[in-house]
Amino acid sequence: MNPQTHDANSSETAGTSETAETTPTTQTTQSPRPGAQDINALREEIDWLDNEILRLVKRRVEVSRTIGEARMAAGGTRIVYNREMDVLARYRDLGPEGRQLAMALLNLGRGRLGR
Ligand SMILES: C=C(O[C@@H]1C=C(C(=O)O)C=C[C@H]1O)C(=O)O
Repeated sequence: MNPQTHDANSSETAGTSETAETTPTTQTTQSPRPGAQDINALREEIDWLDNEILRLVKRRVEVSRTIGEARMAAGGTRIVYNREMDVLARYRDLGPEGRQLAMALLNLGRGRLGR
């Protein structure tokens, strides 16, 4: 059977050696083994990504502080909980570390007021 046309509901060849040989089940779990050149290129990508993340985090802090200052100047609250719940939900995919990341972003936006 051609795995590209495999019907997930079909069990006609399930468990046969043909299925074991043609279905790429191990490839998705095997870790790739990049060579030294690949590692250099991947490290360059990480450096670039960190730069971008830092740039975006700094912009986020700026925007968040601008909103907070405007709201407080108008007599509003420092924190808007339902908005913060939405931010936490966005990072839920990442598990406990996602929550820490979201909390760090929220705290950065509060600046000294949040400490
Ligand atoms: C930026 C705002 O102010 C605060 C900061 C938030 C944030 O950094 O995401 C979210 C809610 C508010 O507590 C806002 O109200 O949108």
